[in-house]
Amino acid sequence: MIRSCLKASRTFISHCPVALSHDAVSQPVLVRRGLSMGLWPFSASPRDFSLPNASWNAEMRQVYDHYTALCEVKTEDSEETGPWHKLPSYNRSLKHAAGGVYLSKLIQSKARLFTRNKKEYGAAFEYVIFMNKQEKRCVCAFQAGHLLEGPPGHVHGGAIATMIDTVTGTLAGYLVGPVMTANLNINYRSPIPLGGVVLIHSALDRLEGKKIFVNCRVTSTDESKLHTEATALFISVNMGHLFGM
Ligand SMILES: CCCCCCCC/C=C\CCCCCCCC(=O)SCCNC(=O)CCNC(=O)[C@H](O)C(C)(C)COP(=O)(O)OP(=O)(O)OC[C@H]1O[C@@H](n2cnc3c(N)ncnc32)[C@H](O)[C@@H]1OP(=O)(O)O
Repeated sequence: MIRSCLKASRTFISHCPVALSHDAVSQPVLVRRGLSMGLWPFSASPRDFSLPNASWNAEMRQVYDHYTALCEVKTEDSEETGPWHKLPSYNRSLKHAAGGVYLSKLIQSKARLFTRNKKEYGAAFEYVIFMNKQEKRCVCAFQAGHLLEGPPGHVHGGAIATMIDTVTGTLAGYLVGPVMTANLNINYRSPIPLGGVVLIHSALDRLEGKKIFVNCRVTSTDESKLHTEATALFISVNMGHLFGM
């Protein structure tokens, strides 16, 4: 399993050339028009937020175990593992984002990925994404913590949108490299209980030049109940797009 997860992270990282943890050890630095980044920007031990922790309930563990087992399946004709890979998940995507008029040193040093900005286990977004590159789809197990309340006892629609953006964006990024969300359409069909676990299924619809069309469904873990449906459009971008280059 460790080997397949390492392989998955390498594949993902190769699509996200500057993805890393904020704890990353400084390495030789490339400085180009205000954007500086480590040439090998990965920490030896970044915290992977998508591993099981004490806040995960039994349902979350069950889904994790189910898909982890699929990651370990060997194909018939080779020693390679099957098409499923668990993606690691860190709390920072860029270590140094020195460009940008509004980006102070303080903001740079404190910036964190929105869904991974709580150190407290179980308080907000607990999730793990499993990718199936062959089928161009992924599944995310999402356990919504107490800080994500919208309607009493249920998950905030913005938190659901955040997760849909994250999962569809991760799929698009995994398949084609850096992307930004251009359009997100969401239909909320039934509320998600706070503390509950849902599956977020996402699949590629089609590629049209720079445009990546992705669909998404949020369901109960047994898939009998539909909570949310969405479509998303991502546009491939150069990293320079984020720094006015
Ligand atoms: C760079 C990423 C780094 C990755 C690092 C990896 C770490 C991984 C870690 C963790 C994973 C977490 C994953 C989270 C994912 C979340 C992602 C977000 O939330 S992104 C924030 C919200 N989005 C914005 O702020 C965009 C703002 N908009 C823009 O920047 C531009 O408008 C942009 C890039 C979307 C398009 O700009 P143009 O100049 O590149 O492209 P044009 O020429 O305008 O459009 C290209 C084609 O797309 C159509 N298009 C553009 N926008 C459209 C729209 N809204 N609806 C329909 N079509 C649209 C156009 O009509 C055109 O189509 P025709 O080629 O002519 O057929």
